[in-house]
Amino acid sequence: MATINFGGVDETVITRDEFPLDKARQVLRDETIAVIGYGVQGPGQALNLRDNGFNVIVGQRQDSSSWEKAKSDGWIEGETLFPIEEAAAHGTIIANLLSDAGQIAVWPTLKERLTPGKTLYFSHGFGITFKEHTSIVPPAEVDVILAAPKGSGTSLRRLFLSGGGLNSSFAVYQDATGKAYEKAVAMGIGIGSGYLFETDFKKEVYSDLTGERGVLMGALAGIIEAQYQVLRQRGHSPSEAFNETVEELTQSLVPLVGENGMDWMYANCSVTAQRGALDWKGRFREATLPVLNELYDSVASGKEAERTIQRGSTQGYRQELEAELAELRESELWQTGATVRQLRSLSK
Ligand SMILES: NC(=O)C1=CN([C@@H]2O[C@H](COP(=O)(O)OP(=O)(O)OC[C@H]3O[C@@H](n4cnc5c(N)ncnc54)[C@H](O)[C@@H]3O)[C@@H](O)[C@H]2O)C=CC1
Ligand SMILES: CC(=O)[C@](C)(O)C(=O)O
Ligand SMILES: [Mg+2]
Ligand SMILES: [Mg+2]
Repeated sequence: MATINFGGVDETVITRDEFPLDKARQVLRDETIAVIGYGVQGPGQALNLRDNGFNVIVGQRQDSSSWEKAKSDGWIEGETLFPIEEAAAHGTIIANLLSDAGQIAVWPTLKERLTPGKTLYFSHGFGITFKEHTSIVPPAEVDVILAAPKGSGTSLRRLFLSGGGLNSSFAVYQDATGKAYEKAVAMGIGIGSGYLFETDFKKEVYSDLTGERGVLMGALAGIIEAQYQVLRQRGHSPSEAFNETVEELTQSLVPLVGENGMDWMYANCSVTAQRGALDWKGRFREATLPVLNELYDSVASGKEAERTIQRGSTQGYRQELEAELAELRESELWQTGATVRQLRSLSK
C-alpha cells in the first residue's frame, strides 16, 4: 500500500507493483467468481477476469439479448453461462453487476445463495448505502466488498486490451472472514484496474451519483445545450455553433486538459482566450455552485436513489430511456454533431 500526496492530502493507493496479478490470482485461487448481469460492467469485468486467468462464470436472464451477447463473447451455456440462480449457487464470489434498480428484484435470489464464507461484490455503493430503498442487507457471515471502475465498462475492456488499466476505487463494507480487504484488492486488480483508491460504500455512491449527474454527464450536456442555443439564437449556423461548443472541446481542448491539466490547456490557447476564460470561469463556478449543492443534497437524502429505483423498476423502462436518448440524438445540435463527425473521419 502506497501513501500518495494528492494536492497536499495523503491518501492510500494500491498499485499493481505491490499487488501484482499473480498475487491477486493467489488470493482468489479457490474462488469461483459469478458475474451476475451482463450489461455494461458485466462484460468488461467478466472478460478481463477471464483473460487474467480467474475462474469466472456469468449469470444472466435466459432469452435476453444479454444472454446472446454473453454467448457471442465465448461464455458457454451450462459450463460458464448460467441462469442467475444457478450462477449464484455455483459462485463463491457473487459479483452483483445488475442495474442498480434491477438488483432489488434479484436480491432475494442472491441472498438465499450467500451461504457463510461467500463474498458479495458490487461495483457501486448504491444497494448497500440506500438499504432503506433497496432492502439489500447481506447476511452477517459473508464478506461484502466493492471495486468500482471510474469509467464505463467499455473503457475498462478497451484499456485492458490495449495493455492499460482504468483506475478504480475499492472498499470493504463487511469483513466476516478476515480476508475481505485482500479479496477486494484482488478483485480490483483482476477486473483490470490500474491504481486502486480506498473509499467506503457511502462515499463511493455519493461521489459517483454527484459526478455523473453533474460535470461528467448532466452538467456537460446541459451547458452544451445552453451555449448552442445562445449561439443559434444570435444567428450563428449550426456548424459554427457546434464547432465552438463541442467539436473543439472534445477534439482539441479536453484532451489537453487530460494530458497535463487545465493551466496547460489554457497555456496552449491564445492570450485573448486565456484572459476571457480566467475572467469568466468564476462566474460559471458561482452560477453552478447552488445547483451542485442542491444535487449533492438530493443524493445524500436518498432522493436520487429513490427516483432511480422508481423509474428503473417500471415495465418498459429501457424503451423509455431509448426514446429519451433518441430525442437527444435527433436534436439539431447532435444531428449537426453527426455530420461534423463524418467530416472529421473524411479528413483522416
Ligand atoms: N455502466 C458502467 O460503466 C458503470 C456501472 N457501474 C455499476 O455497475 C453496476 C452494473 O451497471 P451496468 O453494467 O451499467 O448495468 P445495466 O444497467 O447495464 O444492467 C446490467 C444488467 O442487469 C440486467 N437486469 C436489470 N434488471 C434486472 C432484473 N430485474 N432481473 C434480471 N436482470 C436484470 C440487465 O438485463 C443488464 O444485463 C451498477 O451497480 C452500476 O452502478 C459502476 C461503474 C460504471
Ligand atoms: C461510467 C460511470 O462511472 C458512471 C457514469 O458512474 C456510470 O455509468 O454509472
Ligand atoms: Mg462512476
Ligand atoms: Mg455511476
